[in-house]
Amino acid sequence: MDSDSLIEARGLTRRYGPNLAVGDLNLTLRKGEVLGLLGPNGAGKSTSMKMLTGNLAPTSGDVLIRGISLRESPQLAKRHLGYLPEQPPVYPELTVDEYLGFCAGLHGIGKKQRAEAVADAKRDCGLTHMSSRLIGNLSKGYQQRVGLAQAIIHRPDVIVLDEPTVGLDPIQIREIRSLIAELGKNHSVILSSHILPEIQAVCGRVMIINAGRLVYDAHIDAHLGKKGLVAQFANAPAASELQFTGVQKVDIGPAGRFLLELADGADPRAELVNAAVQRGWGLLELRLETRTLEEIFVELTSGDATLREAA
Ligand SMILES: Nc1ncnc2c1ncn2[C@@H]1O[C@H](COP(=O)(O)OP(=O)(O)OP(=O)(O)O)[C@@H](O)[C@H]1O
Repeated sequence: MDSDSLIEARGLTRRYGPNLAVGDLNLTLRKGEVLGLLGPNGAGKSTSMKMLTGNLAPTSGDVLIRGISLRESPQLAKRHLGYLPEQPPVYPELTVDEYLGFCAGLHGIGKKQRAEAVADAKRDCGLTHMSSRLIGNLSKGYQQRVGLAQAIIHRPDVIVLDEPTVGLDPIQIREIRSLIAELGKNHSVILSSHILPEIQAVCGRVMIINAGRLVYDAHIDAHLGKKGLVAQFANAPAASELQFTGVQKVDIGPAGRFLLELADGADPRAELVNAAVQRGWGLLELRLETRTLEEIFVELTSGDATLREAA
């Protein structure tokens, strides 16, 4: 386990009777990461989150939180975690202050420090002006803020958020997303969602789960799903002349187009344009062909739903 890793899940598996909900999930969350767990309904996101936070025992496998085993020392390990389940665990009959004070007590924050912890969590979640309101009278968006505030009240290293925007209206969704992005500056975050733009808006890394299995893990950056360069020329060169830096393979595609497969992070466009001008190839078209996260998601998650049963 490297020193930057906050959560490390090893071989996490959960069965419900004969059905596999999550199979052999391995995951590492490092300091400063905002990781999105993406998957269609029933993929196993909630089951994974519950196991990662010690709220559901895995059938096999273990989770280390800052190197502490959830199985062996659950209380110690959970000190470093804040968790917002799919249904926010708020008490509608309490005020925001009463509820957060109660949560602070549950996390072992001493009476003297409680007022400060509550004030900090309210400030960070934009709740200060709602302090004495009954939670049951707040909008869903504000109730979700209260849910977020209880997840960070003990200043954990990691916050785990299960579908935090479900059931909110578009304005509330925007507010909660920007709040999560803000919280991500001081905490590492694991967030589950079945909404692609949400993951793209908030996360730096995405893992796609389908039928209980991890099928994709990538950083969300300019190179996400990059396939390569597509180029077309009036006076086509030989394929061997297109071996620029980072080009791994040159294929001749439909309509005389060349497809250049690229190494991770490579972008030889400037080199290619220079060569085309100098050697008179007559460049007609040049583009980076990328697959969007949506295309990757659809490709990886549509199809055989019976995998789970077969596993
Ligand atoms: N308590 C349970 N008993 C039996 N099966 C369960 C239980 N909880 C979940 N499952 C099954 O395990 C699988 C994964 O469920 P899970 O709730 O983890 O998925 P999810 O990705 O969070 O879905 P959603 O987005 O719909 O919440 C599903 O097939 C679900 O029906």
